[in-house]
Amino acid sequence: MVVGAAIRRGRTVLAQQRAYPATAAGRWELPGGRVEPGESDVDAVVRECAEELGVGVRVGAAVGPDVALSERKVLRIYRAELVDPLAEPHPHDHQALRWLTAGRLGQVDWLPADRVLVPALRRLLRANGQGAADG
Ligand SMILES: Nc1nc2c([nH]c(=O)n2[C@H]2C[C@H](O)[C@@H](COP(=O)(O)OP(=O)(O)OP(=O)(O)O)O2)c(=O)[nH]1
Repeated sequence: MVVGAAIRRGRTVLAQQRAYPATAAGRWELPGGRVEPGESDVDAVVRECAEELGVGVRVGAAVGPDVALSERKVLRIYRAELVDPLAEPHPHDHQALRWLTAGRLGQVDWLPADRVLVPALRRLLRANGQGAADG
């Protein structure tokens, strides 16, 4: 299982640009990574956001469908918000970060699995409420 975070701030969601491997470098994804043995999905989302971005997140419900990455690997995205709304995430092992509005979601060169999730991300941004626990 690979988990990712749709971290919402206002009307935007955070995307990051991969630096490696060569086949994925330059393409965009949501913060996240593999769930380690003994970890829950939520634990993994929190850990990956701390490692990759240096921020604390509160994790809510799953967003959109599970997307198959391979025969045995699935990507599942959870809605999230910054614990400290004023915290600035930094890309620790990515090339760049971008806070994307609903209108910009379609303009990014996503990894293929993430592209499937764009409509769900758009709905998330257009829904009322700000919190990870809302709707
Ligand atoms: N984190 C993340 N990985 C994604 C997304 N979309 C997508 O296809 N992937 C793929 C890329 C990788 O094959 C795999 C997760 O890789 P990763 O490099 O983020 O995970 P990790 O930190 O646990 O990996 P590792 O360094 O331990 O190998 O899932 C996404 O939105 N977020």
